[in-house]
Amino acid sequence: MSKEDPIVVWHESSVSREQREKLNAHRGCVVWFTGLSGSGKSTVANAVDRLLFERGVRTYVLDGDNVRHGLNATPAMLTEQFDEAFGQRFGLGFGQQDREENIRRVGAVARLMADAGLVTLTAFVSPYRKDRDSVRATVNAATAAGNDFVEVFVDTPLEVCESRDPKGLYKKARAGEIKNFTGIDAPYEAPNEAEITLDGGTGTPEELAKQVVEHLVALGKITA
Ligand SMILES: Nc1ncnc2c1ncn2[C@@H]1O[C@H](COP(=O)(O)OS(=O)(=O)O)[C@@H](OP(=O)(O)O)[C@H]1O
Ligand SMILES: Nc1ncnc2c1ncn2[C@@H]1O[C@H](COP(=O)(O)OP(=O)(O)O)[C@@H](O)[C@H]1O
Repeated sequence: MSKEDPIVVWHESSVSREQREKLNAHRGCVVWFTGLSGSGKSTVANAVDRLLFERGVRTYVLDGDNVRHGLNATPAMLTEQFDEAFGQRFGLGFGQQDREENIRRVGAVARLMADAGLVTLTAFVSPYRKDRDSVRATVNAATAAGNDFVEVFVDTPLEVCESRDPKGLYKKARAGEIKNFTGIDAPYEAPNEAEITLDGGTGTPEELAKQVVEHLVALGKITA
């Protein structure tokens, strides 16, 4: 939670979260996928999105690659539209501080989307435990229930991710062409107490997505 600033005062909305949730007939929450690049976060999150959509649940996927095309664009992307200094100042790369800011911003957006009553699915590497825990605290602080953050660890061995390598990034990282690549020369801190852990190296994306939906029902986030 950020500190108070006397010149910026919170404005209550005229429609409450409870009213929106009643209209939707389900709660809003944040389902946070974390795992190595290539672990299957986007694929499984999108498969969950489809399953929930078919059940009439209001959902949206915030995907790392997509968010880094806009809100959290990389410096190189921003310099196409703005001058280089602008890109360097506002773009987010893959150093620890930039990843922290990436996750902080996405956490804030996900919290707003949960407040709007959506089951918000996010797919970010989010390699640092403290950054994920910080989002957990922010999201959970929004309601009295305090349990709207569901962490999903897509636990796929590095060798499997590297063999998939759909964007050829592991190859480039091994060749030293990309620095700070998670799992190669930057850390990935696995969750200690994720609500859901998926064995991403076995099972089809559809099977894994079904497991997530079953867990969400068991956790009371959606009805059976
Ligand atoms: N250095 C480095 N490390 C990890 N990943 C990298 C890196 N450089 C580029 N990419 C590509 O960017 C995607 C990860 O972006 P995220 O916003 O999810 O990363 S983070 O949460 O800020 O760590 C990631 O996408 P996914 O493969 O979908 O995870 C990669 O395609
Ligand atoms: N459970 C799975 N089994 C086999 N292949 C998978 C599985 N999940 C994802 N894939 C494939 O692995 C690659 C990386 O998946 P992706 O969802 O983009 O991972 P991430 O978002 O974690 O980087 C894609 O080519 C995808 O089709």
